[in-house]
Amino acid sequence: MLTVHELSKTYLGATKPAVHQISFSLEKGDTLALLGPSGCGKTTVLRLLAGLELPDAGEISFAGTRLDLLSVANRKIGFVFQDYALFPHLTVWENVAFGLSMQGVSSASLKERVDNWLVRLRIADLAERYPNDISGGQQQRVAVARAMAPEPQLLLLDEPFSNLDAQLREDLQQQLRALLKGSGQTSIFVTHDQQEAFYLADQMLIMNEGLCVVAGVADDLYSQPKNEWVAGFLGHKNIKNATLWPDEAFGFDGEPTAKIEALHFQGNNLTVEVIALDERWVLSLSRREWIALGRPTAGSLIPLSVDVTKAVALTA
Ligand SMILES: Nc1ncnc2c1ncn2[C@@H]1O[C@H](COP(=O)(O)OP(=O)(O)OP(=O)(O)O)[C@@H](O)[C@H]1O
Repeated sequence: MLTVHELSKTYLGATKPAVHQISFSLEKGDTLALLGPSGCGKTTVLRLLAGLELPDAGEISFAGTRLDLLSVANRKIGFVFQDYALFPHLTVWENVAFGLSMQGVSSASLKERVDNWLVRLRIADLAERYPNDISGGQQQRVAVARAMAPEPQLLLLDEPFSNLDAQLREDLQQQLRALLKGSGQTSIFVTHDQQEAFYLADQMLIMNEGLCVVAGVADDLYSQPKNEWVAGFLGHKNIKNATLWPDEAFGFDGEPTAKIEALHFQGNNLTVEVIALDERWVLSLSRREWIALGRPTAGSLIPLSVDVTKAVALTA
C-alpha cells in the first residue's frame, strides 16, 4: 500500500507552497486520479513521489518502506511524462529496453520482455523506428511500454493523453484501462478530463491551491460531493441551494416533503441524501440541525424548503 503523509513543497523563491500537507493512501493495484484547477500542484505531487523534487516535509511509504529516503533509481517508479520524453537517439525497441538494461536483466530475458511489451501496446511493427518518426499516439504507447516494462511498483502518468485527438484518446484510454486492470499495476495519473478520471480511476484526489480538498472512492466523491465547490468542479450542472427546517421553525404547512434515502455521519456533521421535487439532493446538516428536525432516519419524511442554503441537487 502507498501512504503519503503531510507532503509539502515550496519552490525556491515562491511565496506560496505548491503542495501543502497532502496526505492520502492507495491500495496495491488501485488507480488514483489527481484532479484540480491549473497550477494547484498535481504535477508537483507526482514529481515528489518520483523523487524528481525533494519535499520540505512529509513522508512517502510503499509496502512499509520509506520511498522518500531512497534515490530516484531505487524507488521502482515508472513515469510517463506529458510530452513522453522518449530518448530521441534510441529506437522504439531500445527505448522500451532502457529500464530493463539499467536493471541488468540478462539479454535473452530482456529481448523476450521487450518484445512482449511491444506486442501488448501494439507497437511491434515500429520497433526499429525512432521517436521523431512516429505519431503522437504511437509515442504515447512507447512511453507507457517503457515505463511499465521494468515492472515498477508504482506507475505515474502526467496527463498522458493531453496531446491526442478525441478518438485516439478514447482508444488509448480503453487500452490503458485494460492494461492497468489486467496487470494489477498500482498507478496515479494527473488529468484535466473528469470523464477520463472516472473511467480510469478507482480513487480520486481533488486539489486546490496546493491543498487536498477531498480524497476517496471516485464514485462516492461524485454522488456525495463534500461541498458545492466539489460538486461544481465535478461537473454537476444543476447545483441548487436549499435547506431543511422543521415545520414549526417557520410555522407554515404545505412545504414540499422529502423522503430520506440515506444518512452518513461524519463527526459532527451528517450528509443526508433525499429525493424531493423529482431530484436527488445531498444536504449537509450539523448534528444540532438534525436534532432540531427530530432525529430523522432513513425512510423518514421531512419538510424541504428550497432557496435557502446548503444542498446540492445531483440531477443534471
Ligand atoms: N520548478 C518550479 N519552480 C517554481 N515554481 C514552480 C515550479 N514548478 C511548478 N511551480 C509552481 O508550483 C505551482 C504548482 O505547479 P504544478 O505544475 O504542480 O501544478 P499543476 O496542478 O500540475 O498545474 P497544471 O494543471 O497547469 O499542469 C504553480 O504555482 C507553479 O507555477
